Parts: sequence; C-alpha cells; structure tokens
Amino acid sequence: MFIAAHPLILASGSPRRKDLLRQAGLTFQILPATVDELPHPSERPKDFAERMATEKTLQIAAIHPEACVLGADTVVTLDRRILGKPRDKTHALAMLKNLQGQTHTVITGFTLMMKNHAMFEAGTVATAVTFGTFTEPILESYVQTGEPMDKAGAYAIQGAGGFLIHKICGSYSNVVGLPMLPIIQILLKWNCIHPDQSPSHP
Ligand SMILES: Cc1cn([C@H]2C[C@H](O)[C@@H](COP(=O)(O)OP(=O)(O)OP(=O)(O)O)O2)c(=O)[nH]c1=O
Repeated sequence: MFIAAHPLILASGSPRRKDLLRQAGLTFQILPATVDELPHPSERPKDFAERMATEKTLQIAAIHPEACVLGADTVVTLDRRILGKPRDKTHALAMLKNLQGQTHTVITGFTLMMKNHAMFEAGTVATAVTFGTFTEPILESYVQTGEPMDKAGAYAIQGAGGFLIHKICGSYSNVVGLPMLPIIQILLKWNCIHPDQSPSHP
C-alpha cells in the first residue's frame, strides 16, 4: 500500500504495533526503547502517555538520527486513574471486574521525529470503550487464557477479549496500540512514505 522513502524505526517492542504498521504495508526496523514507565504525581493520563511516547522516541532517535522514529504508549483510564498492565492473574481479574459494565478511555500517545528534532510531532488519541457485564467465572476463564497479562487494562480488543466489548467510540487501531490515521498522515506529509502505485500482482 505504501512505499518507504526514508528509513523508519518503530521504537516499541509491542507485537501489536508491529502488526498494525505491517498491515499498512510499511517497512521498518524495530528497536524497542527502555524507559521508566511511572507517572509523575498528579500527571494527567494523556500527558503521561505522550511523555512516554516522546521519551521512547528520543532514546532511539539519539542513536539513529538519520531515521524517522515512531514511539507510542497506550494507557487505559477509568475515573482519571491509569490502569497499566496487570501484575498477575489476580490483578488482571480485579481490573476486568472494575471495567465491566462501564465506559473507560484508551489513550495512545504517539511521537514522530525526523531530521534531528527539525521535524517533530507528538499527540494523543482517545477512544471510549464500553464493556458488557459478566459473571466471575467468565472473567476468570478469560484471565486463564493468559491474554490479559501484557496488555494495558488486562484485555485485548483484537483477541479473545473482543467478546468483552459492548461498543467503542473512536479509533479501533488506537485501542490496539497505534492511532493509524494521524501517523500515516504525518508520514505522508513528511514524504517519509508514498502510496504504492505499481500495478498489483495476482
Ligand atoms: C487496551 C488494549 C491494549 N493493548 C496493548 C497495546 C500495548 O502493546 C500494550 C500497552 O503497553 P505499552 O507500554 O503501550 O507498550 P508495550 O509495553 O507493549 O511496548 P513498548 O513499551 O515497547 O512500546 O497493551 C492491546 O493489545 N489491546 C487492547 O485492547
């Protein structure tokens, strides 16, 4: 779909982000950043997500100033509290019990940087997600799949956890880990990618 006109680096170890970029046809290198993912006292969830995305991007851009670097961070928020990834299965069950029957917000912060800070864009996208209500054995059996363990909010909309969701309002890819629309728009604007206009092969 798109052709890379400039080296692109994804500063994230998330397999979901890799899949989203691959689905769009992008070619890129993966170099996960290691940052301390702890919110400052009274830091708003959207500020935290954007700061994390920027810290990840800056870390990798410092080593690869020639590339366009994309960093991101996804947080789940309920009543202005940040729900990160669950510590263990008990924590995952508690998170899911807390989220059921309610609408929470998934915020993904993203940062793109190119040409040694000369080109820099950072922002956040929020998606409202409403869960259904379930019996405890149903939530327990979902936790037993292991899927919740490396996911913010202890679920994966793109996986078995899709059954939990009553409705969403906003970007789907943002819940999975990257708001694809603004990211592709910025990459096109910076001439980092072009639409692939070669004839398709059967
Ligand atoms: C809510 C939700 C989150 N997630 C994932 C997206 C993110 O990968 C993860 C949130 O953790 P992040 O800290 O944003 O990302 P990461 O630790 O996977 O990767 P890195 O720090 O290297 O960038 O939760 C889903 O896959 N599906 C969902 O429905």
